[in-house]
Amino acid sequence: MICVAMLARDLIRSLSRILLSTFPSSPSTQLSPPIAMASLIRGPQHISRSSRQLVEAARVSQCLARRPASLPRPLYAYARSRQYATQPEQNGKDSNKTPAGSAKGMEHLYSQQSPMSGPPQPSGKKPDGDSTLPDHVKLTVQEEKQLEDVFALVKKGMPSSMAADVDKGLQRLKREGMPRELRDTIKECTEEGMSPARAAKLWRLVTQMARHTAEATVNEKIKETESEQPKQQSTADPGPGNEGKGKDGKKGAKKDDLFSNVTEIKFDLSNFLLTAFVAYLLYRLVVPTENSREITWQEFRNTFLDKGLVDKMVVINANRVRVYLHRDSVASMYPDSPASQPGFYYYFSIGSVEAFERRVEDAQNQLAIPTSERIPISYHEEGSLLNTLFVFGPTILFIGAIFYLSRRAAGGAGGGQGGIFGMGRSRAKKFNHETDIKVKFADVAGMDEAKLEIMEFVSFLKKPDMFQKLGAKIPRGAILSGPPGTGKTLLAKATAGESGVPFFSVSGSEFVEMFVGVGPSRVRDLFANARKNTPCIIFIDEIDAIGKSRAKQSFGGGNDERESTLNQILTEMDGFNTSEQVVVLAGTNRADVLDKALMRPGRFDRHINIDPPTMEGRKQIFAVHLKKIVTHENLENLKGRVAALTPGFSGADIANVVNEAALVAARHNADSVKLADFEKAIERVVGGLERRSLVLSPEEKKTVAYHEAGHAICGWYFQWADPLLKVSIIPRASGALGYAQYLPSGGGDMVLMNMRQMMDRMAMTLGGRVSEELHFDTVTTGASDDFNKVTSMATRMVTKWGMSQKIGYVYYPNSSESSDAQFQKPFSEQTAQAIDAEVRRIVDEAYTQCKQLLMEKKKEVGIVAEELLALEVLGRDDMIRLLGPRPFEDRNDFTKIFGTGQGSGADGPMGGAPKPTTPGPNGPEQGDGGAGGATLPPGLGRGAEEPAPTIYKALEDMAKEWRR
Ligand SMILES: Nc1ncnc2c1ncn2[C@@H]1O[C@H](COP(=O)(O)OP(=O)(O)OP(=O)(O)O)[C@@H](O)[C@H]1O
Repeated sequence: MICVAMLARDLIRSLSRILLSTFPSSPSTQLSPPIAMASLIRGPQHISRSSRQLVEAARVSQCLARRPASLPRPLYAYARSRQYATQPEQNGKDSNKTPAGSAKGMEHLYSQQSPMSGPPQPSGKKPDGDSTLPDHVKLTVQEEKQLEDVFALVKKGMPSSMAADVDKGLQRLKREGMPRELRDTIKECTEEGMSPARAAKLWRLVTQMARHTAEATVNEKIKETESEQPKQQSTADPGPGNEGKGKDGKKGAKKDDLFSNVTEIKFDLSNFLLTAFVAYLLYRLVVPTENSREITWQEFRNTFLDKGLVDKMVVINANRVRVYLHRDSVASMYPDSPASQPGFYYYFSIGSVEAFERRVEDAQNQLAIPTSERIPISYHEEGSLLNTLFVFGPTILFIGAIFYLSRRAAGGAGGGQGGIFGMGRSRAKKFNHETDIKVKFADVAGMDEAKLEIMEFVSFLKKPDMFQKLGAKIPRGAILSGPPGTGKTLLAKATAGESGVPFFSVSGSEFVEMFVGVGPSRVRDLFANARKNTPCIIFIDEIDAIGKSRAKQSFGGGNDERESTLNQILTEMDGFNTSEQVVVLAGTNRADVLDKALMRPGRFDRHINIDPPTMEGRKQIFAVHLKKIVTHENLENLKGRVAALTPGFSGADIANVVNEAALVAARHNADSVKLADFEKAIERVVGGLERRSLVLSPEEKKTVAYHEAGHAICGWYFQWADPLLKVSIIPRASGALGYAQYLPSGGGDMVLMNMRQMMDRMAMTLGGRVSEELHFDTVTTGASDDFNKVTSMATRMVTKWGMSQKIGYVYYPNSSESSDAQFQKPFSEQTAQAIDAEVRRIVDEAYTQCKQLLMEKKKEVGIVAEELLALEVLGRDDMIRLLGPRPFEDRNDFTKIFGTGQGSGADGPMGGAPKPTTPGPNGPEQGDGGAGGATLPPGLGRGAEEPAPTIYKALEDMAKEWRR
């Protein structure tokens, strides 16, 4: 840390020195270095003024440009002059006095080639016609040629004005030559390669050269203008600081004009300083060496020691000696030597410290230096800055990290709820009703009762007095429960949107962390925030993540953290006073597992159940989402059809279908979304993507076709079964090799089913396998899912719905319904056997019923199967064409939506396959009605198992085996 501070101080000094060297002759800028720099950095007007001064100052003191840039002062150096007998006379002020020459025998050290010499001074005499500047060398022909090539390349693509400037620059370079030092450095770089030190030097020299050129240009222009107005400028003094101050105020103003007419030099000093500072820092980081030169012991002795120029010596790392000289003395004795520059030093290597000490001792004895004035020698262990950084870097980082984290922790603690590192802060997102929440009740369709319930919360937040004046306590919160995607979050948002209050949304799982105590702390923080923002709504989604019944949790070890989070919620909800307008809404898919304490009045006192939408609800939801897409269909008709085709779909499913339909239409580059696109989208959502890449063998295809035809015929001829809408043998990504779709009676909203409907549905489900038995000499594995469904239905008939006289009117919960049933069957062994027998009997009855029908309709099965093989998909109208109208009357709304199949046009959007190939018994002309479509069989009322297509999954495995 100290090193860094010293380095910074060192840099500031160096930069200040550069600044001072820039403004030496202007009295107004003769500030002490830190003040000069600080004042420059502070005000932009200073900077611009300084830029002007910079140019003017340079004008009057050209010599400055020749001054080598100051070298940064080393970290340690402070030269204290010690005079010796051999020291030359001090003549700092007398610049006319000739500097002392080099020591006898040491002249070679100060020759042009010597490392101790600065650049040779120009003789001042130039051959006639030579316009080369002093200290500059003329370019060789070869160099000129190379430069021309480079400039030609640079000019390509440049605007012509810039190219002209570049040409001018080149001409000037040719005329005036380039600084000798620059050329030497370029030569060094070419011969010895580029190093950071050389790059820095190059940069300095080039900048210097650019500055000189700019100054020269300004001078030329000024001279030109002055020569045009010789009278006015005869007494002009172009020195900086004099402008506007002369006796004749107008003169200064004139000069200003003149100056602004000439050239505007944009020199951003603050940027320049900043860049220089950063570049210097980087440079020092990368190249931790100092500005130094190596000499031999003999050179040291003859040139410095014998002349009494040595101030002190520092032995570094026991192998090298750094020599500190009396700079003033060196400057007067060897004015050209770089050793007179601050920051520069010589060094020489030593074999051993003892030998070195002996040598110095001998030398000083020979020079008869008194003991009291002997040259001090110190010893120093030194690593490079980079090494130091490597050594201390990790420690500094570690300390920094601790500091940062403790600051954060302190910040959190300041908030009261922070806990360590802000862990305990609530992660709830706060939505602003004005900007973020745009949802209104109008956007939530198809849950009128739920909306009504929750409206009360809105009126509480809007007009609390209305309730309070009657002494009514306002409900504290409501739990919105229902299957996923039914719009619970949407409803909560709409409540916030309608009431126009802030809305804090958080998920239950966000309270749970691996750290103990974080959950309750977050709950506290959330409620504290809410209290600060009253009136407001807190919405905790998936509250079952923390609100599970504690009795259930404790089983198997429990979860203390979760429990204490729940306790904290209970406490916080109790903690509101009745006038605090904070409403807590919570969403869950599993209201049944929630802790009873949560549900008691005073906490979540309302329980709002949101079911999957009914047919009417689906229509309304479609209406909401259809607004967002472009369709030219008759909306009323479209809504009715798609709503009928999507029984059991949640609001989220519907939103997805509408979006899918738009995507399907976009794929065809259509300009509006059509009914057919919706059908495809529904099919895709239900059955998954078509898997046309799965090529079935002809036998497999035939089996699938007869299997599906069996289902289709049952659906067509059983009175209480669901009327068929579509049958397909195109494999699906879900694994189904084919499927039949039915329009569920009651449009999917049916809540009750009678025995007849149950039996017909079971028989229809077995239709696939029975058809295989009747048409092939062996059966396949493809019907296992059908059996699963049939068995499940039959079991429920026996154990839950009292549809078996033998078992009677009892209800046996299964293991998912009761934890007791997980370990112990709720019936005796005898009853179990009786249940098995009854289930078997019912399934057998369904089988017999199915077989009877399919034997009767064997020919029809064949017709449908062959047509299916040809077309792959058959719609309702195809069935009517092949089999004639269904012998039973369809429900009214069904007919309304899907037509009677009589003459409504084969091209209708819900029409099945476009071109029949196999004429049915009724001939191709008959029944080309515009009906068809797709939906799945319904569940058995609400909460019953999801209806599923006839999954033919197992067939796939079999097909694979065949292929092998
Ligand atoms: N009744 C509805 N009206 C309009 N859109 C709805 C409706 N229900 C659901 N949606 C659509 O479904 C999306 C998802 O709904 P939401 O997030 O509210 O479901 P959720 O019941 O909270 O689901 P989860 O239980 O999985 O959290 C909504 O953004 C909206 O587009």
